[in-house]
Amino acid sequence: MAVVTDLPDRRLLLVHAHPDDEAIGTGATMAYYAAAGAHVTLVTCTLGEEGEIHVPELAQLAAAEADQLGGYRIAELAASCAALGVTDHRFLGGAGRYRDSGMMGTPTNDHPRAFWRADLDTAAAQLLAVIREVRPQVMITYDDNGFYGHPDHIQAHRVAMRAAELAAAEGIGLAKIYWTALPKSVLAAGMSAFAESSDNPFAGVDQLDELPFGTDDEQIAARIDATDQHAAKEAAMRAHATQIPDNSWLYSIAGNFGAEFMGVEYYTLAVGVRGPGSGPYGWEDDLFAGLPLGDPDPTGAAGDPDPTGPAARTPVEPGPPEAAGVR
Ligand SMILES: CC(=O)N[C@H]1[C@@H](O[C@@H]2[C@H](O)[C@H](O)[C@@H](O)[C@H](O)[C@H]2O)O[C@H](CO)[C@@H](O)[C@@H]1O
Ligand SMILES: [Zn+2]
Repeated sequence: MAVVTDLPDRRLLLVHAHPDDEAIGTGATMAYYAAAGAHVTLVTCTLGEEGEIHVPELAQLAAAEADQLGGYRIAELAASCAALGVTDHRFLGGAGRYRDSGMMGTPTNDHPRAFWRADLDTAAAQLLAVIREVRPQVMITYDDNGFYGHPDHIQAHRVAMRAAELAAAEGIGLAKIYWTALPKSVLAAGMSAFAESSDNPFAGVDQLDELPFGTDDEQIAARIDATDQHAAKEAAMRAHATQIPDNSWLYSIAGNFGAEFMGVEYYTLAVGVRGPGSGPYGWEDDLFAGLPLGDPDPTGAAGDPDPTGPAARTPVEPGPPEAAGVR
């Protein structure tokens, strides 16, 4: 088990639902901080057993056939982490503890080991053990809609936020918690850029509000420009060949937008105090901005005499499941 004092000053924890989410949603950020010498810990909550298979020769691994896709995606995830320079990866509760629940409303949501059915405090306790060990200052996960409404993403949000509450109660809370986001200005630019394209990922979408994701620019807290890591992100995505086919719109957008699409990732700040930023909305360019680094108690919470200090928290109370309208 790592001892905190052996780890770099900056420690970033990411909580993702499936193998592939780390690459698609935060690959550039992970590669950026790993290359900069921060300690990056990835926790993936399921093996992705219910995924599609875009590699024909592997079709028999599907859940309805040999049900071996989860095991295969362990290897894809290892290759993705290698491409990103991330060496600390864990599966929540150990590999195979929680099963991919499938898309919202499908029968696999009711599988006995489906992550969607996990006991919240039991799952949060497993993430708390990682937080106790690594003592990250910053955590990244999804918003309360799981970014796009997948049950495992919503559950990953709930587990991560519950674990953060438990950690704070022990005085080892996280100084900052970010949620993945896409600014509506970026989505609008993408929609217009592809309006005439035969390979338009926005085909059939007339209004931004029809998309299950998108955040007003003024709600964005951080823009991480890791364009120099765009190749690492693309390599990590290509490691997930069963999920992301070579002709995926993700690559065509990258081809059209290039490093800007692949290398820039955005976040809202759910907990913590924003550091210095720039531009019309004061976007941070560093997730550790404003933190007292090198401090064994990263939040400064224990004995912090100044309630408005770096540890000042803007606690987010996740609403009850029914409030999310998803149970
Ligand atoms: C990025 C992500 O969360 N992928 C999940 C998701 O995959 C979707 C699913 O296969 C769906 O059937 C497709 O139409 C859609 O294009 C995919 O993004 O859900 C899978 C099942 O839970 C999961 O394994 C995959 O990692
Ligand atoms: Zn996912």
